[in-house]
Amino acid sequence: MNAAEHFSGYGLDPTGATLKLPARPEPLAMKASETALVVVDMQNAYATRGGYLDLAGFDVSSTGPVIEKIAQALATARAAGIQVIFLQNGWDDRYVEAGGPGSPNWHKSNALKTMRKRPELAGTLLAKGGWDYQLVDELKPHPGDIVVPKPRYSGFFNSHLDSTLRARGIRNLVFTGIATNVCVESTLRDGFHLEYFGVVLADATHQAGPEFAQQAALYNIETFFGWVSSVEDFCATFAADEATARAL
Ligand SMILES: NC(=O)N/C=C\C(=O)O
Repeated sequence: MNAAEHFSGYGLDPTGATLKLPARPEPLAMKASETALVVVDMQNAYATRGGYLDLAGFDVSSTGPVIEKIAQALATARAAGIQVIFLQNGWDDRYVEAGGPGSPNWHKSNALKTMRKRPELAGTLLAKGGWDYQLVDELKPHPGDIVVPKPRYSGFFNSHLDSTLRARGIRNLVFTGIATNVCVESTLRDGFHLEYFGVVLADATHQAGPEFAQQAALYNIETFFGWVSSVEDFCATFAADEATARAL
């Protein structure tokens, strides 16, 4: 059995057709009704100058094209009836959800470390209600989109993501967002272990760190955990489905 032969879904589907998304290492079969477009952490923290990653010393100067690519994928997904999911990373404004010194997150989170190093930033990074936590202005959710808050890198950890997807018969996760090598890869990996088919639209993602981190994440995904495609191929595949639906 190949990836073309997996389960039928329960939701609305423009044509009900099984489509083949061009991808590496091979095309991936999917139906719109069984697919979600997942936009990972497109918050000021990760995509905007003056946000957490920038303040922590990561280069965010080339996130603009990624925002544009995600907007293109979103337009196609919404027109094709694909469920859109926004993940939003962060914690309550008192950082209880971030964990204290007993949590590895307290030690590894560069947001928490940056605030400890620069006390004038305390309470500003990734705190619910603040600018840093907000989704970027260009990518606001539409009615029908679902926003899933998450307190750790993986969107499946301590969130309602899995039940939200399972309740809708979703089997395929198309990933966009920042950072490829942290929250995108963590969520795709956990999805793999939960039997979701994960595909990354590489040009709609950006790494935290040097370019080799992007390439390593894509290599890992393509080789071990899922598939790698592009916004152009995603849009061509599902726009064709939507055009067929309109003609029916
Ligand atoms: N959204 C992410 O990939 N986040 C990466 C690092 C962090 O949140 O500290």
